[in-house]
Amino acid sequence: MNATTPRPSGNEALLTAARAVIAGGGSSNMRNLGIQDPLVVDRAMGARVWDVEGNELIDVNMGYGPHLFGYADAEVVEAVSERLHLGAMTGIVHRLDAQAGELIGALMPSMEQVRFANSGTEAITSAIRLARFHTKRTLIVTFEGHYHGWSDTLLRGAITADSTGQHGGTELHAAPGTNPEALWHTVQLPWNDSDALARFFAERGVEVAAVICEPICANAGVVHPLPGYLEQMGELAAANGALLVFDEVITGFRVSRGGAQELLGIRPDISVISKVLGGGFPVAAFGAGREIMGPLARNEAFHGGVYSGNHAAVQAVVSMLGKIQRSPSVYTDLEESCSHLEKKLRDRFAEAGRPVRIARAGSVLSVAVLSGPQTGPEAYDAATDTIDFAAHRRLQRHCQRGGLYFHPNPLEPWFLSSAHSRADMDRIVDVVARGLRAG
Ligand SMILES: CC1=C(O)/C(=C\N=C2/C=C(C(=O)O)C[C@@H](O)[C@@H]2O)C(COP(=O)(O)O)=CN1
Ligand SMILES: Cc1ncc(COP(=O)(O)O)c(C=O)c1O
Repeated sequence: MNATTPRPSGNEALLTAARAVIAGGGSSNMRNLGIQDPLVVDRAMGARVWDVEGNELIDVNMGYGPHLFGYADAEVVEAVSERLHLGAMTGIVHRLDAQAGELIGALMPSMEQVRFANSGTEAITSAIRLARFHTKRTLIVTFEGHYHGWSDTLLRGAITADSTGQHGGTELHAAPGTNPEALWHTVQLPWNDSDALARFFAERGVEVAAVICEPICANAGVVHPLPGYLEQMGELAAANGALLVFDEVITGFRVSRGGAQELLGIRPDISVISKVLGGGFPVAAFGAGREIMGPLARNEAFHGGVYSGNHAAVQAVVSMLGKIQRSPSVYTDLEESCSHLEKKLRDRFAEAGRPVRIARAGSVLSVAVLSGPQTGPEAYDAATDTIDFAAHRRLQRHCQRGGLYFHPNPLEPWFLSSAHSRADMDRIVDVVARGLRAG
């Protein structure tokens, strides 16, 4: 294709053109699932995306979670646009940096000091390295169903819905190409299993550098920690000289102003934040108390990144967190609108006689069509064992054609925003109900 070749136009043609030059079409495997109905976005605003054929869809995937106030929030966009005009990348400390760090510390007091990064994976990898530096140990405890990015350090196997929608992907011990030795230093425990956690720490606790989790698991559908579980995790970590790391890439500033650590009242040793932090601009951060961060301050431990903490990203942080500070009701409003949505969805599935797993943490909602009633305790494996991936994909396809977009993988949660009106919530329910009737 050259400059004179007529450009393709429709979803199908543009996706084909993208796939010709971008491996898989999109620059993330999670985006390249075999989605039966191609969707190529032209623009997004508020709670909506428009595809290249002019179709308008209410979006509840919302870019996987950064847009607490909806797409293209005017305040954030204007501030970052102005920063770009003022010079967004000097590699020199900027006057905004202190303001951004102070805002993070005000909302998440456990993060007395931070370092910015460009992605959650970068920040997680650096946080794990810092924990290993602090403890002089290497073993990392992770949990089934939790996702901490794609680095060799922590990319665990995943059970994925393959392109036919079948829950058939093998449990990969590690992604192909990962250095298998990297995983010798990680162990994966079942989530919400207090006995397994206690047994592991009794046997190998003194080897553990850090135990890392999503405090509210959101990458396997929403799976809350059972009462007392995180407290037990923190106590076992402390008793064994290990660090507790909360991966709040999703939950940070999402499930409450101070994230899951505020909502659950548990103070981790190290926290990682991203998504809402930047409101759609690529930025992440990891942080802890001054003692743990000290080796970075003294250049004894290493963390870098040409674009880490660039001025445009830090402006996005200052604008987003400033808006959050000025919008205390955003979380109570979202709780009210999303509990309304959850109830209506449960009613429609019940009326249709279709088993479903719906779980929610504030404005993060997971909906998974089941093949039968869910068995077992509130745990990741209990949830996935009964998910009907093919039926879920049929529902997703019908809804996408009906003007509602959610991810075809039922393990990916829905993210609502303050831009989703009550009318949008009712429309979401109507489209889902029609999809259920279609079978
Ligand atoms: C809890 C959590 C995450 O959810 C997370 C990234 N999440 C996602 C990544 C996606 C992608 O790579 O396309 C899309 C979703 O599967 C997921 O929300 C990451 C990695 O962040 P990043 O993708 O910015 O490197 C760390 N911790
Ligand atoms: C040659 C080279 N490769 C890789 C990197 C790392 O890039 P980043 O800092 O964006 O992670 C750098 C950064 O200076 C570099 O100069």
